[in-house]
Amino acid sequence: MDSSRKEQQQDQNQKESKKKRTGVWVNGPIIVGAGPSGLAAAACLSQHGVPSLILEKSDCIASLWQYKTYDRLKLHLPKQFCQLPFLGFPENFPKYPTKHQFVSYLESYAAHFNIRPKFNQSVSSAEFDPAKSLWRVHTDEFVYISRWLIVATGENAEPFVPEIRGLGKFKGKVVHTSDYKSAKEFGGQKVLVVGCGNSGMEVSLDLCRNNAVPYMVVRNTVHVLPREMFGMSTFGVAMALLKWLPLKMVDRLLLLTATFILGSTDELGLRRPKTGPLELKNVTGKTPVLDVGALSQIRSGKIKVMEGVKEITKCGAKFNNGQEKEFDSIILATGYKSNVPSWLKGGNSFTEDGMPKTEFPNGWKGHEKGLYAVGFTRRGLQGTSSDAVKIAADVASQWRSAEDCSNSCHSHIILLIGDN
Ligand SMILES: Cc1cc2nc3c(=O)[nH]c(=O)nc-3n(C[C@H](O)[C@H](O)[C@H](O)COP(=O)(O)OP(=O)(O)OC[C@H]3O[C@@H](n4cnc5c(N)ncnc54)[C@H](O)[C@@H]3O)c2cc1C
Ligand SMILES: NC(=O)C1=CN([C@@H]2O[C@H](COP(=O)(O)OP(=O)(O)OC[C@H]3O[C@@H](n4cnc5c(N)ncnc54)[C@H](OP(=O)(O)O)[C@@H]3O)[C@@H](O)[C@H]2O)C=CC1
Ligand SMILES: O=C(O)C(=O)Cc1c[nH]c2ccccc12
Repeated sequence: MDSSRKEQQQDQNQKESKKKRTGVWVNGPIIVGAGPSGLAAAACLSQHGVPSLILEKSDCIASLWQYKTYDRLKLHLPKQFCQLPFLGFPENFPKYPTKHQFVSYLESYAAHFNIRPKFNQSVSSAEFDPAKSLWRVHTDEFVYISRWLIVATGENAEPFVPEIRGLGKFKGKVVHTSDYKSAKEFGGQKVLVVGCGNSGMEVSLDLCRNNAVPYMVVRNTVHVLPREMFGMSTFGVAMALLKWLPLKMVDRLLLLTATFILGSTDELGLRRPKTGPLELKNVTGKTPVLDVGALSQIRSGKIKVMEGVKEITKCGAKFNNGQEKEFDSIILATGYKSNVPSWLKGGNSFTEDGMPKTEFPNGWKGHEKGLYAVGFTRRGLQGTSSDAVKIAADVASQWRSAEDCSNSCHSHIILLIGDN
């Protein structure tokens, strides 16, 4: 290494080590993630008079919704099931708000509760110091320190990309649905859509409505339900029935009605799982497809249903039933995964898939002191709200009982210089 590079390197190292020593004491919980879950947790804490600090890796709130979703996305549950605690959607919003309306709701939510996340703070690691009963949370610039850590990075933090033989050989474009915006760039193309969850169905629908030809891979079974039954949302009907009837019976009623409205889906290549849709969601987290039009396009042949993929080739794919077909592009609608194992070090609260080890409804509280998880219930935004309320009450009771002088400080973040 020549001397000027050595100096540069030393400079860099000095900067790095200085960065590492810049500590920030947070008087109140540190929340990682400014999606709906992080915002809901901060709002609920503020209702108890507890300050908090949200660290967000992106440059805005709800980055999943702003950057990682397609243009025509709407909530597929009615707005009353997607609102966060203490502030509902505006009256004039439609029953199923668009993603832009949802983001604007979240922006007013943050403003209403005076929530100001610290942006561009990607948490690279966090660990508990049992000797001091403190959490140390590292970003590029700082070490944030607090008695409480609330994990709010979401179930959909990273795209899940399965290993599919030959995928690297494919000459055309390959994108995950988190990078799909619209059908514009796929006009006139034959597109292989891998996966038939809500993303696969809705992207296929978008493609076929915009002059592309989607071939959707269904390797397994899938529940498709109409979004509405006799003018009421299917989800709302299910929630109402669950107040009176056992889960299995509600599932049976939903399936009977779905077959009445949609007809049999089996003959379209969409075989139903043996377990009912709500039971399956509760047990495995697999969300039933709420149909917003894809099914009629499958019936008319505009969306083609394909068997599982055996192998991707240079120009197309070979399927398990021996069929082989050429494609221009591939869209992976293969779902998402949590990123918690990549940054939360040690401890015994999360599985290797980054989900709480404790089952719903108790997964909000971690095993380590001061650790919480919001939005890992596999129950959408309703799960988020229920976690946020419980976490805030739990932290608030500790906050109130603490005779820690820091609770009466004016500022809730204090810069610490020195060895932390
Ligand atoms: C396409 C789509 C549609 C959906 N529609 C619905 C619906 O209609 N109804 C419903 O109830 N649910 C729906 N869901 C479920 C969805 O999980 C929730 O709507 C919601 O976004 C979850 O909020 P969250 O805050 O837990 O996670 P996210 O919205 O993913 O927010 C997590 C935040 O954490 C940040 N982050 C991640 N890692 C780090 C790190 N290391 N350091 C700092 N910040 C980090 C991210 O940048 C992100 O801003 C949908 C999901 C998807 C993918
Ligand atoms: N409008 C809305 O509100 C929308 C909501 N969402 C929500 O976002 C979340 C994520 O949904 P989504 O992105 O669809 O992810 P999902 O996890 O729901 O679905 C992933 C799909 O990919 C399939 N898959 C995975 N690996 C392979 C493989 N190797 N070969 C073939 N198929 C494969 C799965 O099949 P298998 O079942 O066999 O594993 C499944 O069909 C859900 O909660 C969903 O409800 C999504 C879009 C729109
Ligand atoms: O859209 C999602 O990802 C959701 O998790 C919303 C949701 C929660 N519980 C359900 C049951 C049936 C269909 C959707 C949902």
